[in-house]
Amino acid sequence: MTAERRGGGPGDSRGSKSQGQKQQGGYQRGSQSGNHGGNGNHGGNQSGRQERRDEKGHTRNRGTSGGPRQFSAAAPSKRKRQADPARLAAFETLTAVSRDDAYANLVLPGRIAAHRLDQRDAGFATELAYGALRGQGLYDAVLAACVDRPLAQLDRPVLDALRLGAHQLLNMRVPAHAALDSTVALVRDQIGAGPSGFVNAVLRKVTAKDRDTWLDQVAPLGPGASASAGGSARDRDRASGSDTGAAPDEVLAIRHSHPVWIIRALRQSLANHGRPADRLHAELVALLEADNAAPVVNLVALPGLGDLGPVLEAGAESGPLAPGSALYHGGDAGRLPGVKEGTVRIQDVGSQLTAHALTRVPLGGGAGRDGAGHGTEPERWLDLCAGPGGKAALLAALARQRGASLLANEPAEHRVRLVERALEAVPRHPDSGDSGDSQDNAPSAWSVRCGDGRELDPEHTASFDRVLVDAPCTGLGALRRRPESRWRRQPSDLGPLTELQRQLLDSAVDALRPGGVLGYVTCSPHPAETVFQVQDALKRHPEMELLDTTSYLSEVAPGLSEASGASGHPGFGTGGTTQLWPHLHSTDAMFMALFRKSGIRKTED
Ligand SMILES: C[S@@+](CC[C@H](N)C(=O)[O-])C[C@H]1O[C@@H](n2cnc3c(N)ncnc32)[C@H](O)[C@@H]1O
Repeated sequence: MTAERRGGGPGDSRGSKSQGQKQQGGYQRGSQSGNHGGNGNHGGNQSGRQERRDEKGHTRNRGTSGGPRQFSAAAPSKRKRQADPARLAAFETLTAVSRDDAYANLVLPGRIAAHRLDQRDAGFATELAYGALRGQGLYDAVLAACVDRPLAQLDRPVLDALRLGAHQLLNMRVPAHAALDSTVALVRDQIGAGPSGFVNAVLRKVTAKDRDTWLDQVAPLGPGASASAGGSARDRDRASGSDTGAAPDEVLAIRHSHPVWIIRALRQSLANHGRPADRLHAELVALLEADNAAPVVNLVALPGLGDLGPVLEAGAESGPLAPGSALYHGGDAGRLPGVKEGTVRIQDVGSQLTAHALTRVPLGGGAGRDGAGHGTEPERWLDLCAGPGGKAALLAALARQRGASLLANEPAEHRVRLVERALEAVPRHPDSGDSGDSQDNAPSAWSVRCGDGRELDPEHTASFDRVLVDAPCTGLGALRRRPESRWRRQPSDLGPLTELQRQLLDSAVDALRPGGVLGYVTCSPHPAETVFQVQDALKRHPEMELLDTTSYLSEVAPGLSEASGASGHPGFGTGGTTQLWPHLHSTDAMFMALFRKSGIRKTED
């Protein structure tokens, strides 16, 4: 499991996106599909037959006509003893996260494979593991009300199992008896009989109240909010909040299972991007809810190499935002045509758009360029922070089509290997187009460098036409797909990360030719990593001009403006930068700023 552990350090803020997007379930509350009650495959019986136990705890087949068992009818010692495989896969994922500091999106696929889960069970295990991790803030508050000692004093596997149980009981369409019986069986099987009795007692207390009643107990809204809104707890919640003074951030933090500091950062970012005060809270709640929902799998066909036709035939639908993209709701996207070959890739649409936008901006005049930015030699592109290679693969395919070359740089060796694997699908020789002419003299479409982006080689100075800085960041824009990351990230991470971002930006500016274009991207909307970073970069580099990023992204994705209108705020950028949002665009909260370098040399300090 070592390879699945997180590497630590600021560079590993995001990791692989693909695995986290793979399994989609329909098991969340309100969902219309999926039914993992205790008497189906998740009743501890892989054949799907229903089962019950006699007074000695032995299983007897009772055929298909038996009604649902009630958990209250049997003592724990008389219920099933084996963990069902889907719940076991989810439990093993949670214990790897809590015990080994692992990434859920890297662990879970291995557990799904090890337990040979079919597509349906894999979807169930994914929703269970990811949902329990995302919802930890709320579930811990509820569990704390049911346990007579601090949760920190519980054995970690017991707490993991309680969280799995709480998620099933409070947020999934699993019947209470099935959630309780199966979780207790899991604990008995994996931890022991004593803890199973404890888990049984605690989860019974959880079942005594429904979700809304628990919310009102552990995170009550102020009387003003209740009186003003009425309706469901969610309606009242939307109408409450710091705008009215009714719900402090601590209450939102429990209700929406986000740390308080992240809630504050997200609110500040929305405000910085021009959200009017009277809509700010409602939009913040919509964003927090989007962070807690399972994302749809986003796919991209590498330009000139991938074919979305068979993917669409296999059930995907055309992506509304990005060219050559698709959305897939059907489970394991790894089995779709082209995905194994790497010509169709699983990639968030926000990431796709940033790569496209960078390549659309006209270059300015400068060395090797005429006044209109037309080159006399092939363009050179640099992806300064390339691992694991998602954007590099798309950029390399675009470079190949345009006779350009891409250098993909990454300092972490294991991530360099991921970059190389991502680039394998892109032939190194440039696209010969319709002419079929040999391109033997043309540069290789891509190459890879393993090294620190702050320490580029002297020959790289002022040598690139386009540089992407997809910077290491807190990843607060990808909370949907990195379910444990919100609990791991700390405000203290910001200092080292913003310093690294600053240095990488400086290095990128040095690497740019006069007239060259820089794309600064983060998968975080945190102001310190985004707009403040841009403002500081402009002060340090008078030779850099901030472009209208929104207009270039709109060129690539005309649907963005319409989607942004839902916020009641025209556009989706501020002061030349662009911020995408999960609740508006169904993308990660990607930030992008595009700059062009003038011919003026940077003044030395
Ligand atoms: C946000 S990820 C990049 C994601 C990538 N562009 C993609 O689309 O797959 C940031 C990357 O920056 C790398 N990194 C960390 N420190 C770096 C440094 N000093 N120089 C260059 N890259 C660095 C990390 O290892 C990580 O792979």
